[in-house]
Amino acid sequence: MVDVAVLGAGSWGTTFGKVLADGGARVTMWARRPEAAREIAESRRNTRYLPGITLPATLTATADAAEAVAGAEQVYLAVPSQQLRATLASLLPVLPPDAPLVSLMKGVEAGTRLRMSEVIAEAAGVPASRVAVVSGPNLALEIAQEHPTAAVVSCVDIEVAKAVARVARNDYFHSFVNDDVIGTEFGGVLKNLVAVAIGIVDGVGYGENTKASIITRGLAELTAFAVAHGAQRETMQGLAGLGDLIATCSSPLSRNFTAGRLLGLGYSRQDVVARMNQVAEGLSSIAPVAELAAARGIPMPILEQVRLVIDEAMDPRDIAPHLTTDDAEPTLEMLS
Ligand SMILES: NC(=O)C1=CN([C@@H]2O[C@H](COP(=O)(O)OP(=O)(O)OC[C@H]3O[C@@H](n4cnc5c(N)ncnc54)[C@H](O)[C@@H]3O)[C@@H](O)[C@H]2O)C=CC1
Ligand SMILES: O=C(CO)COP(=O)(O)O
Repeated sequence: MVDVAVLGAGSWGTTFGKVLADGGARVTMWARRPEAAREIAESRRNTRYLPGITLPATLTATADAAEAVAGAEQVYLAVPSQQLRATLASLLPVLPPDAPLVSLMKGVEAGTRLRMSEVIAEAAGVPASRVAVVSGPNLALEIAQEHPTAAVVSCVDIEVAKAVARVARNDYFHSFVNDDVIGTEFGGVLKNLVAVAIGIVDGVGYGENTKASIITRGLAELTAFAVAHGAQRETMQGLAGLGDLIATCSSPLSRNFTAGRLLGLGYSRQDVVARMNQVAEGLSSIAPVAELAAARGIPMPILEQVRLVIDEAMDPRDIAPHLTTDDAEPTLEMLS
């Protein structure tokens, strides 16, 4: 039996712990709050994040990080992206020396503009070949309810990706692999921004044509951005790109969609943040992604209009990034 640790006991960390345990691993979760650890360990529940879900007997939890990672052959990380660096700094003394570190997160660090795998490599002082990422259409509650789902595990060392994928699979969850870490991570980051836009559209009351137009242009926008940063185009057509875009833009379970919907209904950014009791990564990714795009001169009309709505510089009813063009003459539909 493989021993693994999952650091972060929110909705995705706990769900992924269940995925791993149902695949045959012995899982120890690290929860920041002792009462959360106690509930998981003693009642096999995490009612705040996963109501109605009973966790497997081979999953336990502790608020003691050293205890969580002791003997772990793989370590999974699932905290909000802006908290990752500080979390790692506090865990550094207890991290196992050789275990792969696996990011379950979908964000870019504000300030440094680094992807999560880059933050892990830098903060933990490990080579990129020891850092893997998981991404795909993975709404936590659906997976906790065992709806059949697929994901991608990515690492520059494909053997490490395969080792993780062998553990991160079970009867209802399948992990494919690739070595395109840049594309896999940016797919997860950028679809969040499109989902905020779709939420705004939904809140305003526009219909499926508007949503489909923005989702399709969103795929082109995220593909252009990711490819310009070194991603492979095909990755953006896969689970970590198109797949996650569809899931996140279609579901009220998505926190990014929900945050956008509240903006579309007229709530301010502050109200939205106050009303969300889970992380909506898109809100904190906007600034670093916009900076990365500006540095390479990549047009990002969806991101820009979401930003204008959040800054209250655009009425949500005016959001229509697919109508944005400087061209006087009709132009070819560019797909990336
Ligand atoms: N929930 C989902 O459906 C999915 C989430 N993700 C990604 O997983 C990451 C984590 O998201 P969720 O688990 O959904 O968020 P969440 O909001 O449900 O839980 C976050 C967890 O991190 C903990 N936390 C917050 N600040 C912390 C700190 N400073 N140190 C340690 N722990 C801290 C919270 O107590 C909570 O347990 C995000 O990057 C998200 O984009 C990825 C795929 C699916
Ligand atoms: O990443 C996700 C689905 O793949 C979860 O999306 P939200 O963070 O918007 O809930």
